Amino acid sequence: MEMERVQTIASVCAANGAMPPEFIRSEHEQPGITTYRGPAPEIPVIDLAGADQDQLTIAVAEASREWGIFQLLNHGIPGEVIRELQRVGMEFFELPQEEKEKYAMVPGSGSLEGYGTKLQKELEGKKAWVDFFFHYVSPPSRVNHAIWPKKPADYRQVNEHYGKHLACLVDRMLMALSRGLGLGDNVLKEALGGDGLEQLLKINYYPPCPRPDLALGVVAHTDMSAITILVPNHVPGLQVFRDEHWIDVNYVPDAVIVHIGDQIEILSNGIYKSALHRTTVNKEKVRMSWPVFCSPPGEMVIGPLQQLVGDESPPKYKAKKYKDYAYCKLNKLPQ
Ligand SMILES: O=C(O)CCC(=O)C(=O)O
Ligand SMILES: [Fe+2]
Repeated sequence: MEMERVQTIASVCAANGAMPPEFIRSEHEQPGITTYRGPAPEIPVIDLAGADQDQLTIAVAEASREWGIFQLLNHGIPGEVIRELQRVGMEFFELPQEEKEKYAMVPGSGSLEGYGTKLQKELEGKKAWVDFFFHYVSPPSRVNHAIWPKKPADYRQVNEHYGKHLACLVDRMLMALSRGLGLGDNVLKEALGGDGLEQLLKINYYPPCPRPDLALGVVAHTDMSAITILVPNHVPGLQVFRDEHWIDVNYVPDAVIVHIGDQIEILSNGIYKSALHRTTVNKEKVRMSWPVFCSPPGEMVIGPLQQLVGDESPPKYKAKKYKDYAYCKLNKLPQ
């Protein structure tokens, strides 16, 4: 069965100006109605330049307790490496449709990887205004280069380069988060499988949309990962649910966005929060984003860290294998 890509639908819409009804959200989801218009607080922006380990720990831990999402400046990933990541991803999505379809995900194959249009069944059967590409970046045993785009020719080299820089940043974040819980530097990382931690890259491609007030890109969710590091392009669209309002995340040039995912919320027994977020789309511009979901191996059992539970703080979450957690989340079953 030929899958209709949002990118293809969008090019038809651009010609005739019409909005396909299957993308029109009910009112309680429409961004035109539900986006907060008042003076909204900005999500924390943490500048790592000149910050010593203690300052970093305090800032990261506070942002993760209060928000579960923050932006990072001077994060150590060179600007050139990020621009290259963006360039090769953009060039892939600009390839002819038949070329992209060579990488199409096979629904029901058990593999998450490849080019696709919709992963989750959504409430009310509405469609999400986004196409995407998924592939693992690390560890080497998880990486299947056969599914990585072969065009542009330097896609692989650029993404491997980015992955190496990213791994350093993830290590720094996990260390700060671990210290922020009063634990040893390596406790969180070890609980997530150490160097077995898996990095899954997703490229989101949100084409221009005739009625961005009515549609959503990615619907409201928390990431099931441990931590997600996201590179956006310059088009805003990410929103976070805060104090009962959907608020826009500003575009901060050169920043990367860090999401606390469900697994760190669980390990921290709820001290750190996995932020509820969604994305809106744009009338004229293509929005893109490059989240890397960092997750434990599927066999790893994740539950509240024993150092954090006691008589006064009973466990708030069940311990279970990450693959079972993921199965329940993807199939909308109770955890
Ligand atoms: O595009 C974004 O900024 C966020 C995308 C997202 O939340 C996701 O793919 O999980
Ligand atoms: Fe997300």
